[in-house]
Amino acid sequence: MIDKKKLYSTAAKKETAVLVAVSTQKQNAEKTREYLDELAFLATTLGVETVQTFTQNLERTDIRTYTGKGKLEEILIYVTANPVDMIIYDDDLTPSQVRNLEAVFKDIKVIDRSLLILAIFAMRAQTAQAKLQVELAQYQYMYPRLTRMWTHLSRQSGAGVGMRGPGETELETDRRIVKDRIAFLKEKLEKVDKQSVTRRKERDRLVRVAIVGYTNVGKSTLMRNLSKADVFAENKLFATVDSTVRKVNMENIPFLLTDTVGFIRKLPTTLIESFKSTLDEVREADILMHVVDISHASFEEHLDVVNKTLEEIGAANKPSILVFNKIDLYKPSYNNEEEEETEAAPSTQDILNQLKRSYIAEKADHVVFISAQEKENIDELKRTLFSLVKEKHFSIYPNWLDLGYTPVETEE
Ligand SMILES: Nc1nc2c(ncn2[C@@H]2O[C@H](COP(=O)(O)OP(=O)(O)OP(=O)(O)O)[C@@H](O)[C@H]2O)c(=O)[nH]1
Ligand SMILES: [Mg+2]
Repeated sequence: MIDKKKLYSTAAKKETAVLVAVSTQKQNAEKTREYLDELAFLATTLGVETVQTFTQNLERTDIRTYTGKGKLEEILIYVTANPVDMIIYDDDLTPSQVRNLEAVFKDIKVIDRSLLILAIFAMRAQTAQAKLQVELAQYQYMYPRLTRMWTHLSRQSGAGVGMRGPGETELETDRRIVKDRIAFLKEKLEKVDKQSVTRRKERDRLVRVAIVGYTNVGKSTLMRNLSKADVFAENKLFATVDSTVRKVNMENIPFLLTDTVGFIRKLPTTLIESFKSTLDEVREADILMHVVDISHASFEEHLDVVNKTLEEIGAANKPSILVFNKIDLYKPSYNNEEEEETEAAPSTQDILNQLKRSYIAEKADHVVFISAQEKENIDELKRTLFSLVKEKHFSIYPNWLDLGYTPVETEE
């Protein structure tokens, strides 16, 4: 039997982890450090405490064991001497790497970034649709890696033995069960997806705005701000997994505002596939508000990751507003240290203006700096948003004022 809980319910008690990453020609040491910080944050989100990190410089990751032999020894010595529940690798492991590492680390769980993200999504999913999407993604991720699950399970005194059909090995039985489950989930999801397509169609006549961005940048906080909706926001990754839609009115023109799941680098592809219908909210939006956490050291990379993901799902090239959030925490860093000391050091405002110019030049339609939490500059954002909404709205309803709509009570 497949005991999904065994593999994924890491949230139940405080567990400890060591993190492992490799710097390569493509990924310098500084990037690796940032990725590890993010990986530790992902672990924290799941209630897992990071007790040690290991990094290694390699030309490329080792195809058998991810790190080289020496580093592997070093990790083994550490986890043998200290209480460690799991080893988390910053990149996805191949099925054979998993097999080899499990043979080395025995009872300690071997996990990779995707598995961690999948577990967080599983924990966060609220709606039936999101739950199905996550479960499907988990099984699809698991399928080629069944050896791992098998070794996990076979340690548990031969679980699954009774389930075997005549002549099947344990592995074949597991494969069959997982395959059946995938087919079942796909079918169920198709039905749910159909319902949400119908729902979306019904809403079609309103302009749709989607809030997109990297995880933890403040999308839900902004949503709450603009719509007065009670949306869950938390300083953890992937607080939002389900999309929330709210009807908002500005100057008697109603439109729909959607809060969406955050993006992250190295998002598991199985997740993108299964969240296809949730991401349809983004794909079918008329206008995007792309929120960026300007106080984050890697905000530029986050921006690129989001833009790439938008391209991947076919949602690039929509009218959009680039919203730099958390301006209250923003401390500009100076590339040139000398500059900082001279009197001519640019003011924060100068730097922001410069930033704005460069993004506008780079093809952003509109750039606004705000603090969603401190409610700074929200009016400017509202004005910018509303001008886009209005334009779109009147392209759908050229005679809006003549239609005799009774304005709905504004939430503004
Ligand atoms: N200082 C500061 N913190 C903010 C601001 N906006 C949001 N936050 C905080 O940032 C954290 C993440 O905010 P959320 O609104 O949950 O972010 P999100 O983008 O919806 O995150 P996910 O749903 O996890 O992708 C929370 O702790 C917020 O209180 C801001 O303008 N300034
Ligand atoms: Mg959120």
